[in-house]
Amino acid sequence: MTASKPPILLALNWKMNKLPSEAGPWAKALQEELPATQAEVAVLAPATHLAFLASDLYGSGVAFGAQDLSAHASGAYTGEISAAMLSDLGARYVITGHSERRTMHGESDDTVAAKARAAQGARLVPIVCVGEALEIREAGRHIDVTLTQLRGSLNRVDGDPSQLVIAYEPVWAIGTGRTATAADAEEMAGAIRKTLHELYGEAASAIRVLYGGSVKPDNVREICGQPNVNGALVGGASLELPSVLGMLAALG
Ligand SMILES: O=C(CO)COP(=O)(O)O
Repeated sequence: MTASKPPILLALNWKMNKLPSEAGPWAKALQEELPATQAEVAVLAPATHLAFLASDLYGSGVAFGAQDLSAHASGAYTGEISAAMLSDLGARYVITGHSERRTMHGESDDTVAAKARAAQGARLVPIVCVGEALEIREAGRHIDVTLTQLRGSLNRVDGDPSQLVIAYEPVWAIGTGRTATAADAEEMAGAIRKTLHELYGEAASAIRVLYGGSVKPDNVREICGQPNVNGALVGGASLELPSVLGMLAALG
């Protein structure tokens, strides 16, 4: 279905790990050891780390971004960080609707869509996360439920489709060591792609669909080699440089 496959994106979601002072040295070491790769690399760090990444990744070709943002543009929203603030730092990506935010912070599809719109409005690329819980998969409803979540999370997200990334992260595969098979990932990525074509027409071919959930050096190539999978959103294996380098070497 994809006319020309967009380049693979290896998106590293550090979650709430590392200290700000560790981010710069990590970024420098990554650049020193970065193998020749076709893949685009993006580090998605806590907000406190981003200024360090902005300075230490400058000009490197490695992108960086945030793990969440406010749906609001500015004003009396104590503790929030706006899309414009992230964009001003040089961030390129921002995750919206990670399952950890949906479950622990009660984020709805509407909230996720509002955040994705805010991101696109400030020229950030939202990485919109969707994915089913274990009981939904066991009931055989994973495709229906994930596509409903996808449509809700893209409500009025009307910016340039090439500036949009979707991440399919089955909740049961996150941090559990239990990876979806490449066939599972492709089944859902294909269903997501079909829905994206319904929503965005031909331009949907440019939207990258990532898989996330226990991705590591020994499975990244097979998963990212699936026709409708355009990269990975990686948690645990993104924290140690050797496993990041291992994933990049595997991707080639
Ligand atoms: O949630 C994830 C990335 O956003 C996946 O985490 P793990 O790679 O640790 O399973």
